[in-house]
Amino acid sequence: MTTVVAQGTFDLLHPGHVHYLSDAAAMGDELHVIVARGQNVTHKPQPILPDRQRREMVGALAVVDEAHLGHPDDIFVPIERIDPDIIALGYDQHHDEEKLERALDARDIDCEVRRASARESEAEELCSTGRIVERILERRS
Ligand SMILES: Cc1cc2nc3c(=O)[nH]c(=O)nc-3n(C[C@H](O)[C@H](O)[C@H](O)COP(=O)(O)O)c2cc1C
Ligand SMILES: Nc1ncnc2c1ncn2[C@@H]1O[C@H](COP(=O)(O)OP(=O)(O)OP(=O)(O)O)[C@@H](O)[C@H]1O
Repeated sequence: MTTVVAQGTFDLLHPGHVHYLSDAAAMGDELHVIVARGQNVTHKPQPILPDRQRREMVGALAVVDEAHLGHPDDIFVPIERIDPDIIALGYDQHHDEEKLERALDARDIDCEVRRASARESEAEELCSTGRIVERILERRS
């Protein structure tokens, strides 16, 4: 039984999210997803949708076994509880794989870190929450 963890903001779901989570699910037998708390999303604009709504939508996807709302202060608390074999990072996520592996080692968490692949989008697709928001602002302003 191989348990995989994926994580992200997942604001305004799009096919890029489905691709990431399907890729992560294919790495093992059970996929758990940690949905970042809005207060911890500091590297880009705050999510539009509330924490619980994002968690509920991710949890409704067929490839996801369980969606968890992230811990407010310590990202390793949910990891220790889920005890995954693999953490699947998104293809463009800013996390440093080696730094994350060292932090896992320091906490005695035996877990491999992998990268999911990118989805090849068709020309008219909007596979980015930021681009969806920009399109809404263009069209509705
Ligand atoms: C292994 C791991 C565990 C995480 N756990 C949490 C968590 O418990 N709580 C949280 O708010 N964010 C958590 N995050 C998310 C990050 O804090 C960050 O907000 C997230 O990378 C945003 O993702 P995005 O830019 O892909 O949307 C975790 C990230 C990683 C890599
Ligand atoms: N087109 C895509 N192909 C593969 N993975 C994707 C794609 N778009 C998003 N993801 C992955 O989904 C995860 C969560 O994405 P996130 O919530 O950051 O959305 P986003 O649409 O990339 O946001 P933004 O455009 O605002 O940066 C990330 O790990 C990201 O790598």
